[in-house]
Amino acid sequence: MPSYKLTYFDARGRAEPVRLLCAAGGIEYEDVRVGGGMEGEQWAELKPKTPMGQLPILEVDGTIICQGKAISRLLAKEVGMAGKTNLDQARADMICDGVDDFGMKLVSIFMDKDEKKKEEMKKEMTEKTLPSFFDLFEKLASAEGYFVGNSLTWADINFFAFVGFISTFMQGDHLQGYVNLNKVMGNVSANPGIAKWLKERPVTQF
Ligand SMILES: N[C@@H](CCC(=O)N[C@@H](CS)C(=O)NCC(=O)O)C(=O)O
Repeated sequence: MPSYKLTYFDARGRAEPVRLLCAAGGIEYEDVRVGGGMEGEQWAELKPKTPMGQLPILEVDGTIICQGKAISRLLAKEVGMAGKTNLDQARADMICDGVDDFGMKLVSIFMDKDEKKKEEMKKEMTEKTLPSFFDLFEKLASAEGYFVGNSLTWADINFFAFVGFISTFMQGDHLQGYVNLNKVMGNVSANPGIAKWLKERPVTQF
């Protein structure tokens, strides 16, 4: 197996789907966490050395790649969790792109500095946008709790990580009544590598 070094801020964020995938696939890697956050000196020094001025990055035997989904897709292929056929792989991409589209809406609320506006946007999100997102994804998940085929793929893991972010940022259980989606969550958390990581991972706010 190549040597892997994953670099991100000291948060779950966009690196957590990658960390969960490594846990599920038994991939060993160095989990580097840049201290001081996005405004810190450590990041100011590292940023110009990254391919697109953003994290996460993954160093694979000395070659650096960025973009969270590209990183996950690569590792998922390495451990057979990308989908069994080209069509399955496209479906996994579709799910992850869909999660990302919705995620961008949450990120814009997350980054907003106006607390009053933020609360209004969160309310709208909880009442309208979140339910419509989950309604769509409930139909995309199987009754067995997989988005692709009949085994765990990076699409299930990405969704799981995203729901984790939602429950921290938006508070509460937004998945009540979504039978298939709860099965997806159960399948991911029951994976032995993931169950171990969830118990041991560093505690961070997001
Ligand atoms: N599309 C990229 C987005 C990466 C991104 O937005 N990274 C943020 C942290 S979540 C970042 O590095 N921000 C610091 C900066 O832009 O200086 C991905 O999915 O990896």
